[in-house]
Parts: sequence; C-alpha cells; structure tokens
Amino acid sequence: MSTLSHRLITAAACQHLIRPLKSPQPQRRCLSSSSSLFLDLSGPSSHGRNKDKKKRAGTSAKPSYRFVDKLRMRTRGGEGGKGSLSLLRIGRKRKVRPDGGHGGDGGSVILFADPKTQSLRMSNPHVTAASGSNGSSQEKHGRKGKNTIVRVPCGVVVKRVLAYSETWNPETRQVQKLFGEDTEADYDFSSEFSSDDDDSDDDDDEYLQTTHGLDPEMIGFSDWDALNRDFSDDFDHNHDEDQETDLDDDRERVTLADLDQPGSYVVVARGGKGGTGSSIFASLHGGLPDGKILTKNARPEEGEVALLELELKLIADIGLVGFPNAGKSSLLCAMSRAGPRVAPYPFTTLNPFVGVVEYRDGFRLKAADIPGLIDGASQGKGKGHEFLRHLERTKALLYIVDAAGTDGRDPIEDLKILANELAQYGDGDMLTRRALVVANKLDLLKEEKEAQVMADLATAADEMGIQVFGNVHSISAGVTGQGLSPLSEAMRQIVLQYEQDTEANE
Ligand SMILES: Nc1nc2c(ncn2[C@@H]2O[C@H](COP(=O)(O)OP(=O)(O)OP(=O)(O)O)[C@@H](O)[C@H]2O)c(=O)[nH]1
Ligand SMILES: [Mg+2]
Repeated sequence: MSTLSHRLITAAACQHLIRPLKSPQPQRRCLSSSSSLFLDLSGPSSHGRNKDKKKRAGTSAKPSYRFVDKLRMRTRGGEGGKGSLSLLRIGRKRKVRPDGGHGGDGGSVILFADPKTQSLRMSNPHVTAASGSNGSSQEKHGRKGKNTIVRVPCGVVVKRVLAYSETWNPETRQVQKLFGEDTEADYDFSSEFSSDDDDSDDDDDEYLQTTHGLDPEMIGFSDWDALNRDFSDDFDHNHDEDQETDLDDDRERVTLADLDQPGSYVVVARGGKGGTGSSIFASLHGGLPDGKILTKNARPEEGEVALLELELKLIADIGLVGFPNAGKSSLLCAMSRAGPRVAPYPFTTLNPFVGVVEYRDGFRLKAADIPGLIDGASQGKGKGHEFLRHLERTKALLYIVDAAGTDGRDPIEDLKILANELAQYGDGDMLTRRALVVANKLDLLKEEKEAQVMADLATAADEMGIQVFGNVHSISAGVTGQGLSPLSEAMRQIVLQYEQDTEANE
C-alpha cells in the first residue's frame, strides 16, 4: 500500500479526533521511516535539499532540545540591608537624636510552576535573590530586595537537602540549625554613620514584570501581589507535610512542595531581615542604649541558603508502556499533534513527552510517551525504568505490544515482562492501575492469527493482574490507522471512569 493512501486511511480512521490542520512536519516524521513522500511535500524551498538530507540521515529538523527532569540547585535569599546608626546633633547643645533608618529585608527565592516551561533545564542552577538596601540618616529606610522567581514546569516536586548541621522541625515546618549561631560576632558598622543612600522607594511590581520578563497575562497568573509580598515571615507557606529520605545520599531530604498546579509556588530561600536603624530609640526618654546593643540591632540577617533537589513528574492522563519499537510514538503521532520521532530501531524515544489528544466535542486528554521498557529494566537495564516516575501521576496506563512479533518478539511474553517490570517499580501499585491493552501492527498480522493473539493477550493480562478496561484492542497505529477510533474512545472512557471514581471516593 502506498504511503499516501496509508496516510489517508489513518486520517479517516480518526475522524472524530481533531486532526492537526497544518502540521506537515510531525506527519512527515510519522511516515518518514519508510516513506519518500515527504520529499515531494517539502516543496521548492531553497533549503529543501539540506532538510531532506537531514531527514534521510535520521536527524530532526527541530533545534536540539535537552530535556532535564532532575536537577540540584543551590538557592540563597538576599541579605538584609544594614540599619543605620546615624545620630543627628540638635542645635548648639550636645544633644543628639537617633535618626538612622532600618535596613530593607532581602528578597526571597521563589519557585513558580509555569505551564509554558517544559524542562528543568536552567543556565545557572545557583540562584541568589537581591539584598535589601541599607538604611540611612534622616530615617530613610532601605529598600526591600527583589524576590527572584524561578519558573519550573508543572509537576515538579521540590525537596530540600538538609545539611548535616540542620534538622527539620515538623511542627514549625522550618529548618533548624543543630548548633546555635555566633550572634555576638564583631561587625563593622563604621560605614553606617556616613551612609546617605536614598533607597526608600518601592517598585517591586515593576521589577517582577520587567527584570524577570514575567508577564501575568502571558502565563495566566494574576495574583502578582501575592508573589511580591514579603515572604520573610512565613517561609513555610505552601509546604507539604511529606518528609522523605533518599537512599542515594545519607543526607536527609524534606519535601517542601509539589508544584502540580499552574501558578502554584513555593518560597525556597527566605531573604534575611534588615537591621534596625537607630531611629527606633528616638522616643526613649532614658537616652540611647549601649553602643553594643545598637550595633547588634543594626546587624542584618543573612539570606537563607538551601540546597534543593527538583524532580519533574510529568502530568498526563494516560501513560504508554511498551517495549522499544512497539509503536508508542506512532500511536501518539497518529492521535495528537505531537511530533515524536518514529524509527525502526529501539530507543528512538529518549525523553518522555506528553501529547494532547483532542476530540471533536472539545474533550482533551494528555498521553505520555516514555522510552521503551525491556526485560530487566527494574535492575537498571535500558532507559525506560528511570522514566517510569513520569507515569506515576497518570490516571490509567496503556500497554502496547507488537502483535506481529517483528524482530522475533512474542507479544504475549512481552506483555508479561511489562507487567512484571511495573510490579517491581515502587510499591507495585502501578500494576493495579486501570489499563488498556493494545496490540499494534495489525497490518503485519495474518488474519487467521488475530483472534488467537487477542485471546492470548487477554489471558496473559488476567494472569499478570493487569486491570484491563474493556477488550484488548487491535490497531495499526503507524500504517493503516485501523482500530484507532475505538481505541481513542476507550481512552476517553477510562479517564472519565477514573474521574468518576475519585469523585465518588471524596
Ligand atoms: N507495520 C507497522 N509498523 C509500525 C506500526 N506502528 C509503528 N510501526 C513501525 O514500528 C517502528 C517503531 O515505531 P515507534 O513508534 O518508533 O516505536 P516506539 O515504541 O516509540 O519505539 P521506542 O521509541 O524505541 O521505544 C517504526 O519503524 C514504525 O514505522 C504499524 O501499525 N504497522
Ligand atoms: Mg518512541
């Protein structure tokens, strides 16, 4: 069958889905492995020949994109500004009036879940918020340091790695030092008396939108005042109750937040408080306190330092699980606008990604494709197992096997191995998730064998404890498009069923 007619049939089979109106590139990719059709479609572009060469070499025309789903970052809140110790001499008498302003508080570092951000990749994972300005004479208070907002993808779990000298207090939900700090350390305030900065104006709103390039309209987040307020008093805002430890490293980790909603945020490093200016003693009748007390009060707090571990867990409704080459990406390609690379070699997909399946009535669901799983994946073989965490939040799974047994594979055996690998992941609850079982490459399967393979798959699924939803589906995702329509309807039903169940349980 010609590739053009394959394509038409695939399109016809998914008529109830909204087809991409103008997405030549992904479609060409889907078909490119066996097709020369895209050569004809590329048109007389001046760069056409180069593009074609790239395609033939199996490289993507898209700019390279590094997907990062785990990251360690060091954050530091801004230091507070110094309080001013200025004394104003009044008249000819040797009378003085303290008129030093307070130092401004340091800015905090805030992680913000932005739906437009896809990867945890950052140019510099060491982030420090701005310091507060110093107070000065004539009761001029220092300006607050700006909060630094770091945009991360939705679905990031933020953990704080505690230093050996720190401990987590679950009651206050704050980190505590095991050893007290030396608060009496000498501090040089001599510069205070000559400081004359005028930093008292406060324009944080403007900073947030211009310096960080964050546009509230663009990211659909309106509560900018909330982000820009002073976080120094409520550092534990939005913290999660969970407390976890990781065995890789003996340092304790505490889960601070799960940024799973667009616009959710967490303050990870609180800015230090500004020092107190001498003007606070202006109304005291008994004169100024001792110089040591004055200097101690004027000393600003350092910003909090926090070592963080960020882990992205994709948010999708359905997770695709299958051996390499089973046709996971072909399925996503046929059903959504996503343009994953499809090729006849294992581990074509190296990074997990999410495709959105749109239905004619406006219903949408997200499906996540991850690198293929292989036998022994739970022991670290291949790439797939480490990506299983991206399926943790899915509502249902879709097991996909190569029904035709290309490359000597056995679909029944493959399904059993997949179930086994999932059972060994975490506490094994992934296997108990409601699932669809899909046999792909129907076009290569002899007709008389089809019924037998379907029956065997159903029995194997049952044996392995897979919670199959409906019948086993047979499809041809990459060639004829057969069976895609009922499968997409089943995908919708399985998601709706999950939502109904959770509503009923609440
Ligand atoms: N004959 C036939 N081939 C198919 C079908 N679906 C996919 N293929 C081919 O199978 C090969 C693998 O397809 P992919 O979609 O890349 O498989 P995958 O599961 O994403 O593989 P990995 O990314 O390596 O895990 C490609 O050469 C596809 O063209 C189908 O329905 N029929
Ligand atoms: Mg793939």
